[in-house]
Amino acid sequence: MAELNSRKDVPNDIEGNYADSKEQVYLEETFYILSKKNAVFRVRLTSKGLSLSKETDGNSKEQTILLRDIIGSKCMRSKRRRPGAGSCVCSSLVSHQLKVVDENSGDLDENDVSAYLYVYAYILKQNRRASKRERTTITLRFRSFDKYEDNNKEAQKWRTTIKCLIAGQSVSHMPPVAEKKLLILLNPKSGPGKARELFQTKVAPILQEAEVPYDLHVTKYANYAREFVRTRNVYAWRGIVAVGGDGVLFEVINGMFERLDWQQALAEVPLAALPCGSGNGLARSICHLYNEPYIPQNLTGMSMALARGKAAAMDVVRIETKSNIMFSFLSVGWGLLSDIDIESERLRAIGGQRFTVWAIARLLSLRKYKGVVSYCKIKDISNIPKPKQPLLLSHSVSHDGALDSPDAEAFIDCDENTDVFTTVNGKRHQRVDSWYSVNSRRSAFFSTRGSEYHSVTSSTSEMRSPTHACMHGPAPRLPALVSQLPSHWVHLEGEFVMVHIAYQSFIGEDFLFAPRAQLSDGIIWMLIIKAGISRSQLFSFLLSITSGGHADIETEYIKMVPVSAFRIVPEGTSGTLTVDGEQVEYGPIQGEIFPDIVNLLVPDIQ
Ligand SMILES: Nc1ncnc2c1ncn2[C@@H]1O[C@H](COP(=O)(O)OP(=O)(O)OP(=O)(O)O)[C@@H](O)[C@H]1O
Repeated sequence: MAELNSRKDVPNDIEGNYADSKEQVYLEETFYILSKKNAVFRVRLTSKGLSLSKETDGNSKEQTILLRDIIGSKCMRSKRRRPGAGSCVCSSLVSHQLKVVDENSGDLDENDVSAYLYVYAYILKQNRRASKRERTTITLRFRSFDKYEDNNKEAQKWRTTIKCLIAGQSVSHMPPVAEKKLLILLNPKSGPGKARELFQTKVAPILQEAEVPYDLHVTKYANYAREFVRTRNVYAWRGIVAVGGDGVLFEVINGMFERLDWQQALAEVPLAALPCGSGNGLARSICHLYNEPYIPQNLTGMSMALARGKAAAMDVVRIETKSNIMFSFLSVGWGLLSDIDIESERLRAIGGQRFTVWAIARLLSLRKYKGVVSYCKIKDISNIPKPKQPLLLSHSVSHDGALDSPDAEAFIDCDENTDVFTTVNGKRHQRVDSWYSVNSRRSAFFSTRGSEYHSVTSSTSEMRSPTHACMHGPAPRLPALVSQLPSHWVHLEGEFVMVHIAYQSFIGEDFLFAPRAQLSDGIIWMLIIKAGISRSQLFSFLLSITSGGHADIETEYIKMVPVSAFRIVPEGTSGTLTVDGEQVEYGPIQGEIFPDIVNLLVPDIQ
């Protein structure tokens, strides 16, 4: 990180100038670094981001931190030094340590009238093999005026403009109006049971930097999240975030459909998934579609999506079984994959690996299921985009559990570091008191100001007396489960190894099931594998699901069909049927897709 000192020799312009036809310049100022007298740094805040241009002896080098990678900024003041510390010239030369505190802290250094603006960004670093996000802090030191108040006014102007740009609002001298909080529903039992810890260490700090307040509720039992969204005033929140696996999001979505005002609630309150479970198909699919690196247990990209608040529509499938109606966002399974999903529950402690281990076991003792599979085929899918290659996994070097704190960061002179403006990451620093408001710093959950953590014992009596749950949602167009299907439907009768149906590209972290699937395209992808397939053919087919290579395979036994509705009528009473990875009653099941029903918080690719 470099500290850039302001020099007031170019005009600021809050209304915005045009640097070129595409880029609007909102603020511009020249800074310098104490140790580098012959270099100036022209810093511009534009519609594209923060442009930092270093000019030395007629040469200039420019770097732009894209707006979509910036999540927030904060104004700080210099921290009072301990008596004796740093008071002699040598010590200040030896250590270029910046100590800053909140402006309302009692620990201010009255001798330094500078205002410091910290800009927080998570920059996408891409190379040929992988991509990852690295945390970067840019410090701008405003010290043109001899009073702190005036310098702070300048810094605040930049902060307000950054806030407006992030929020996608027109730039003004006023910060965007106070946002509602996010509602976080966290399943402590999801996956290997690390959701709480992951939220504290990976998500809360990003929400803190982005100044996004939240209410955190830890689920106490299965269906807690469902009852919660059904019975509460969901309009009080700016979005509802399911922290866990696909199961907890399934609860949230179905809780929304159990509301009489389901249509308004789903239109006005976007939902989000933070992947901490063992099945994180939707979060994986979102990252795939938005070119966001998906790194298990690194929640940076999806946390940024929460902070930025951009929403996109998603289809849902209305599922009917003999005694239930539910809304599904991911998949329906019958046979092999569902067996693996459910039976591998006993290996929950090993996380996502449980699927691979159990798949091998189940392939050795292959089962067959008898029944009738019917579908309504979509004839023309030529207008959907070509499939994308999944980004390779990578490991982020930064943000690995503890954030760099301003107090702990040292300046890096431009001579010593080619990436002159960025913080050197990979070092773990302890959080410091000054980073948090007095109220929140003792919280184990790093709540932002105004955020609340609700323990599992709170308000459970309210939850235990739910009103009668009744599924609403769009009216079905399919005939009842026992009635005859339209004549143009295709029917397959016989023995099957599996039928797996999905509407998202990934059905698990490593299963690129439907490479062409979009969040909102009105298409259900139906994979049918008939009995008779050899073990080796099946094995290589399942292996190819990891890369999506299976999707174009069509043989006597394997078929992948785009459909708008389906029905499965299994024979007999024993077998596994799953909806979004959760087991449902065994028997006839049918589903039809309803486009654009749910709004989801997704990465911002503006
Ligand atoms: N506090 C809780 N105690 C027990 N079960 C819970 C609790 N909260 C939620 N559940 C249930 O746990 C199930 C699995 O949750 P979730 O999807 O979050 O984790 P997961 O391990 O990834 O599961 P899956 O692999 O099935 O997606 C859900 O069906 C949900 O109803």
